[in-house]
Amino acid sequence: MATHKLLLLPGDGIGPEVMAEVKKVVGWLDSHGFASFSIEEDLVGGAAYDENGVPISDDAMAKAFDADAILLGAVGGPKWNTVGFDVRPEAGLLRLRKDLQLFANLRPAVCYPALAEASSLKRDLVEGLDVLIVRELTGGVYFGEPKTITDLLDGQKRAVDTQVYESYEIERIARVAFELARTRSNRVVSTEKHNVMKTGVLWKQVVSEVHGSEFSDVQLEHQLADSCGMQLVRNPKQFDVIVTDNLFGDILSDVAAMLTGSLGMLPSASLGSVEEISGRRRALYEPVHGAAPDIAGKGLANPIAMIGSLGMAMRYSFGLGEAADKLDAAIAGVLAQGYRTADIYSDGMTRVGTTGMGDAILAELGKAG
Ligand SMILES: NC(=O)c1ccc[n+]([C@@H]2O[C@H](COP(=O)([O-])OP(=O)(O)OC[C@H]3O[C@@H](n4cnc5c(N)ncnc54)[C@H](O)[C@@H]3O)[C@@H](O)[C@H]2O)c1
Ligand SMILES: CC(C)[C@H](C(=O)O)[C@@H](O)C(=O)O
Ligand SMILES: [Mg+2]
Repeated sequence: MATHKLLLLPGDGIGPEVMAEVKKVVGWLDSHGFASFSIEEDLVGGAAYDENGVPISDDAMAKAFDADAILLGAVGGPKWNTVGFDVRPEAGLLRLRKDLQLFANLRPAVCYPALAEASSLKRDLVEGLDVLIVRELTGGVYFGEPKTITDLLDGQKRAVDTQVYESYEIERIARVAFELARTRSNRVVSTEKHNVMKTGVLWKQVVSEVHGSEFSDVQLEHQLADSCGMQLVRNPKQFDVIVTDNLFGDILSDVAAMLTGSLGMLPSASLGSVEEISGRRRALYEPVHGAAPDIAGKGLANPIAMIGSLGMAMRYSFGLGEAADKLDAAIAGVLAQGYRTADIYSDGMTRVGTTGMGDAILAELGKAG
């Protein structure tokens, strides 16, 4: 059996708490013969800054380049509000995404039947929801230059962020979205702001060209991003795959998370291209949520987004689709039995903390054999 090199970067806040639960699942898969893992661990975010003065060290980056997959908890928190912009915790995560060229960020929002009541929308709007947001992750306003704050002569300040997209960046993310749509309901909504942004004009044009030349069997619709946000909360089940840029994808995926009950439910996969020589695809898996400083250290965090991210690693990096199905079924099983962390709790359910939820998922996996 192949041994998969896994790098764990727990990070800050609830990151280490949810990572502890995923470690149990990794251990279970290993000891039950589903997979063999060699595991390394390192610091990222504020934890790395405190130790090394940078939010990710070159040594940790070298481990990231060497790994078959990276699992990241979360970064950030008020403790680092005043550190320099270039060394803030989030910059560690951005360096990983950029240097590893993880341009395709898949954020599936699935509403488990047992959780339809936990959504902020009515049950009939979210029951059976299965949307995939495909977010461009290495371009756009996150990385465009110039990115500055300057002092003006009159004592005012000017801040500049720059949104830049080149056509190849749009082409490759569009292909990922169309290819994934073919494995689902074959529908893509591409979203941007072509009514005000030049990058939106190019985005719409390139997505249409890729569609016309390679994917005309897939249904394509263009929606303006503000309208898409509105449609996501008006009638979310109209969507199958949404493809969008870095910033709109960040915002729309937090919105989609609440449709499923909680930000604590949404996993994600950040993927690069398949490399020609090794045949390997660089990949980082992380929950969509952040370090949640308001609940950190209290044992309250929902570990399902983190455990679901391991499920995505099993599917996209390790070819362990069957084991990933088992893990998804175990998560659905514990939710159906009424186990709930505080963020998805409702009357009459069994309230558990982070470790309680992790243990319940392990017990359910054990039953499945
Ligand atoms: N990928 C990442 O590492 C990532 C993602 C988002 C935000 N952040 C960082 O995290 C810090 C806090 O950001 P924020 O508060 O805006 O967003 P957040 O996602 O950390 O938290 C938003 C809300 O959701 C709740 N929440 C989040 N995850 C949860 C979970 N697993 N279980 C239960 N409740 C959960 C939190 O308690 C909070 O009320 C910031 O520094 C931000 O930059 C990091
Ligand atoms: C922490 C931050 C840099 C990150 C982003 O904005 O991409 C986060 O919000 C996310 O959704 O992964
Ligand atoms: Mg975000």
